[in-house]
Amino acid sequence: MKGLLSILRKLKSAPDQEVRILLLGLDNAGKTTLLKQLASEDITHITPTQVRKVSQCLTTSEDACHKCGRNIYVIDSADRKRFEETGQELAELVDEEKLSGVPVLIFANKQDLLTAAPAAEIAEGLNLHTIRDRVWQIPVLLRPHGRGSVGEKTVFILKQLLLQWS
Ligand SMILES: Nc1nc2c(ncn2[C@@H]2O[C@H](COP(=O)(O)OP(=O)(O)OP(=O)(O)O)[C@@H](O)[C@H]2O)c(=O)[nH]1
Ligand SMILES: [Mg+2]
Repeated sequence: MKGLLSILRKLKSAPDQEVRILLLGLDNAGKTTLLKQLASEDITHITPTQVRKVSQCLTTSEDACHKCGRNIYVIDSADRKRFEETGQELAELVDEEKLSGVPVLIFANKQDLLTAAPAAEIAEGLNLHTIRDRVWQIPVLLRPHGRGSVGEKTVFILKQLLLQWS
């Protein structure tokens, strides 16, 4: 965790400013794996988190997650059966008053799987065109960069965060 936070701090003009990222998404989307990858932690033994639709907050303080200024919405790019469901969850999320105006980065996870849908199909499957008042972006990792390439994924996400939120 220190790795990401120190990099993000360096990227901010105010070095002491807190950087908080909220990870959201359906169960099995890959939130815990992504969180651990961002924190440069071992991802060999990951078990399901015991709360459905869990949100996980990478934060330098114990403040509530809804104060996070950056949201990453994680989706399983290969689970087409749940595109509609996850799109509905996302739509509810952006309607959430507490998250009003907070940009959402949609992270198309599991792109290493051969069955992963491309960005255009994901956008359509999730009905992203209905989100009008919010910046959203779908970063898609190039195959075969996937679960194993922790460094690549971390750098990629950092670049996306910088592009969107600098
Ligand atoms: N192929 C592949 N598998 C992944 C990737 N990211 C996560 N997984 C796998 O997907 C499964 C779910 O990952 P988790 O990180 O537990 O997902 P989660 O969103 O935290 O799930 P819950 O805790 O149940 O909400 C695990 O078996 C991971 O190993 C990825 O990029 N590629
Ligand atoms: Mg989890």
